[in-house]
Amino acid sequence: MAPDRPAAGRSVPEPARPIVDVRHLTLTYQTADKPVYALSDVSLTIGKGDFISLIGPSGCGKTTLMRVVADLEQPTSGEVTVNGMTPEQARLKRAYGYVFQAPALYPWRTVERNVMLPLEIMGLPRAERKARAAEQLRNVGLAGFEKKFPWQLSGGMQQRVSIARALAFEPELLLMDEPFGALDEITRDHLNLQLTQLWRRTRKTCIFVTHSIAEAVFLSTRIVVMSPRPGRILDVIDCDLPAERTLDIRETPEFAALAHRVRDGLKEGHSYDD
Ligand SMILES: Nc1ncnc2c1ncn2[C@@H]1O[C@H](COP(=O)(O)OP(=O)(O)OP(=O)(O)O)[C@@H](O)[C@H]1O
Repeated sequence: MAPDRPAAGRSVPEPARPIVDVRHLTLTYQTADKPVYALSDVSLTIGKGDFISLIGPSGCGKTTLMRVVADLEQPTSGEVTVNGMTPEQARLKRAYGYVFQAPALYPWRTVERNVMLPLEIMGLPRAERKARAAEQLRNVGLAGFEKKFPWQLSGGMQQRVSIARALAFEPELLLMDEPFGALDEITRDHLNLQLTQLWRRTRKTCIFVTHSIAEAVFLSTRIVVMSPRPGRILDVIDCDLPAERTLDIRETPEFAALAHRVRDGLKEGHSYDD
C-alpha cells in the first residue's frame, strides 16, 4: 500500500515545538554498596502546552526524570534538552518552576513575600514583584491572602502558594512532583479542578508526577506509564478528553477507558513475584 501523503494543497500541521526532549536517558546512582539503576533508555518529547503526567510504581524513577530535566541530577548517558538548551542553561535562564511534594514555604515570610522571593533573587523592582505576586496569587485563587503567614493556611492553600511562587518568574515549563499527594481527597479534587483551569488559561507546559490514575487522566494531555525500577516507558497515552474538564468527566465511559488503559499498562510492567 502506498504511504499516506497529505492531499494536494493541504498543509501538514506543524508538530508542537518541543519544550523537553529526552533521548535514550539512563541514570544509575552510585551508592556505597551497589549501583542503583534508576532509569533505563528513556526517550520522550514534550511539546509546548502539553500537560504530561508521569505515573508508575514507587521508586521507578519519576522524580529522578524530573530532576534531570531540572538539572538537579546528571544523566549517566543520553541527552536532555529544555527549550533547546542544556538543562543547566535552562536552569540558569529560569526556564522552569518546580513544585515539590511539600510546599516548602518560609514560615516567617507572609504569603506574598514567599511568592516574591524568587523575584527578589532575580533583582526585580519592588513594584513589579508585588504586581506579579498579586497576579499569581489571583491565578491560584488566593487573592486576599497576601498578608497571611503559611501556618495560617490549610495544606491545600499552602500548596497553591508554592504553585504561585513557581509561576511568579513566568517560566515556560512547570515541574510538579506529586504536589497534592499529601492532601485529603476532597482538597485534592478541588486543586485538580483549579490546576486544570489554570493550565487552560496559561497553557504552560507541565510535567506532573502522580501515583493516582484518576488524577493523571483528569489533568493530562498525555500520560507516560513507567515500569518498575529501572524506569522505562511502557506506554504513552493520549488523553483526548475535552480541554474544558469538570470533575463530572470522571463518570464518563471515555474517562473509564483511559483509566483502564493506564491500569493495564501499570499491571503489565509489574512483576508481582518481586
Ligand atoms: N540520590 C540517590 N542516591 C541513590 N539512590 C537514589 C537517589 N535518589 C533516588 N534513588 C533511588 O532511585 C530510585 C528512583 O527514585 P525516584 O525517587 O526517582 O523514584 P520515584 O518513582 O519518584 O519514587 P516515588 O514514587 O516513591 O516517589 C529509587 O530506588 C531510589 O531509592
